[in-house]
Amino acid sequence: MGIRAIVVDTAGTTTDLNFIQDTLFPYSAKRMADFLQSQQHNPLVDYCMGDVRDIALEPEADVARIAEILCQWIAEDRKVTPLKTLQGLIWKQGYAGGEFKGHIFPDFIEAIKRFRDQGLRVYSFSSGSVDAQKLLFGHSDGGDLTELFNGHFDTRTGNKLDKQAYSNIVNTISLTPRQILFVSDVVDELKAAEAAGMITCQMVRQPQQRTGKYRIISSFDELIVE
Ligand SMILES: CSCCC(=O)C(=O)COP(=O)(O)O
Ligand SMILES: [Mg+2]
Repeated sequence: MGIRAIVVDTAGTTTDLNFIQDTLFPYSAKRMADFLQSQQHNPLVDYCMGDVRDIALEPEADVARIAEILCQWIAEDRKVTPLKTLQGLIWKQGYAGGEFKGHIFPDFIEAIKRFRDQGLRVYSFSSGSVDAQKLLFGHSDGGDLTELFNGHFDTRTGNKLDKQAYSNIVNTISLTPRQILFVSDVVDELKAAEAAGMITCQMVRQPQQRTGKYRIISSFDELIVE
């Protein structure tokens, strides 16, 4: 049986890496300390701060120290769940205030409509939280795309470099791995997805991108699923 679902990475695949690195990450870093200070009694924020203390092995860290740790993690591009959850909450304010729109490559906007017209299911899998993904696609420069998705996966499904994350997606969407096509710009993510049995395809949007043995496309225009 052929492909029934497409799982897309976001940063570098549906979305320009520069938007993530030059707009979203700095926005969250700049507001992290004030956000934690003002929202520390919000149960979700409090829970995330507890997670940060655990991961950083700093049980006594106060709000200011936690903000410092999180900004360090942003600089290192750490894909840690509490950071990703908090970033999503901060970005929500930026989208709501019209400070930026989510960048989505036009070829993906065309393609997702085509895929859905074909009866294919489409999911995203990002290290950004599910809420952050919904914000990105919901406030995109091409309008609200959320209705076109069948679902989203984030670090709670697993680390994108681990085979288990992809096996968890397979189990969740109840297809066989060979019915699922995973598209990402990162070779090590493709390797993990392949180990779980998925069909893979690399998006190469940058000239100096590391490539592997995977089928390469430079735009979703090239991805025709029969
Ligand atoms: C969903 S927008 C924020 C993306 C993000 O936080 C990130 O770390 C990018 O990771 P990806 O797995 O989409 O490459
Ligand atoms: Mg990526």
